[in-house]
Amino acid sequence: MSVIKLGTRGSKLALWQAYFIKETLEKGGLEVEIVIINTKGDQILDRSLSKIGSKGVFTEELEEQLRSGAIDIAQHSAKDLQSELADDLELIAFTEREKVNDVLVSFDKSLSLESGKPFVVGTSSTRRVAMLKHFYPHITTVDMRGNLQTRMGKLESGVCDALLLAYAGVHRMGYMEHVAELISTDKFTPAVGQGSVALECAVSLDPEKKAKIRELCNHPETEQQLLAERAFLKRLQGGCSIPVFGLATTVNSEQLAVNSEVTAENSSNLLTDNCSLITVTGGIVSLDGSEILKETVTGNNPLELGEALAEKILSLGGDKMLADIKANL
Ligand SMILES: NCc1[nH]cc(CCC(=O)O)c1CC(=O)O
Repeated sequence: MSVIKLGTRGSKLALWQAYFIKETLEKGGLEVEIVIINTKGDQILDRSLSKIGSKGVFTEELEEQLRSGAIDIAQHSAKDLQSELADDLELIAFTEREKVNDVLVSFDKSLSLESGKPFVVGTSSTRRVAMLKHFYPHITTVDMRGNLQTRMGKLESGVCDALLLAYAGVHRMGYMEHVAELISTDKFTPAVGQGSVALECAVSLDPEKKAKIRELCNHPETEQQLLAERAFLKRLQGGCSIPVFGLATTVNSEQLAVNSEVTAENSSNLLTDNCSLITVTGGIVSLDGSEILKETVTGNNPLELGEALAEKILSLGGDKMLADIKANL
């Protein structure tokens, strides 16, 4: 098979992910060349993503190169991917998800959101700002864009007391020693896709290449979860600048038996071929944090589940919340 050209953004986090994919593919006997592509999201650092117009700011240039054939696949943080792809593009793999939590990062390890003590958190994610306002109103936020290194630099220079970041990025970048607190997903449901790396290609890519790449990189359980979360996001038409959150987890037959005290025999009746049920929790929070809608659905068809959850949220007032948010961004 010819050399796989893997497109990636050039940030350290993106490169970490690209080398991770390269190694995975090489272990399976493929040859890989990394191609670094600059995106609008990397260039425009003085405006928040919600103002640039979030659709595809980190993906557009990569997608052009997929179409032209200059690269075979592109790697993205699944979280940064818009919920709807053009018809000529597809996602062929989702890597096994890391811990999905957000973490509080600080040089002062005694800081804690739960402590009730006020301090300043740097973040520009509308989800994180709104969730902080809702669950931790004693916290002040300052807007902070840029890659993880830039943000760590700003933290160090005292622009804020702490950062709120995805565990996955902090772990990959080796900043674990500065994690002051792991935020519970019960309160802080993560962004859709958080913690997994997605591989995108043109539909027209050589089927043999596609199949081999998928076989080596895709983690089926993560894929089912992300299909559910992304179906949810798609129905809500949320880009990454809308404070929508969603997390799917897989319940295997043993857990099901333990958790709901049904017998293994009973539970197997509920389960499908791949022996798993998916639970999706998701919702939406108003920009000022005053209102939050959160629901959970369980079932075995990821796409139906994601859509059902979205319909539930919309019918409970989410439609109005979304309209308000879009008018105010
Ligand atoms: N929004 C930027 C972004 N995109 C992916 C990650 C981290 C890795 C991941 O969640 O998979 C981050 C940083 C962060 O939110 O802290």
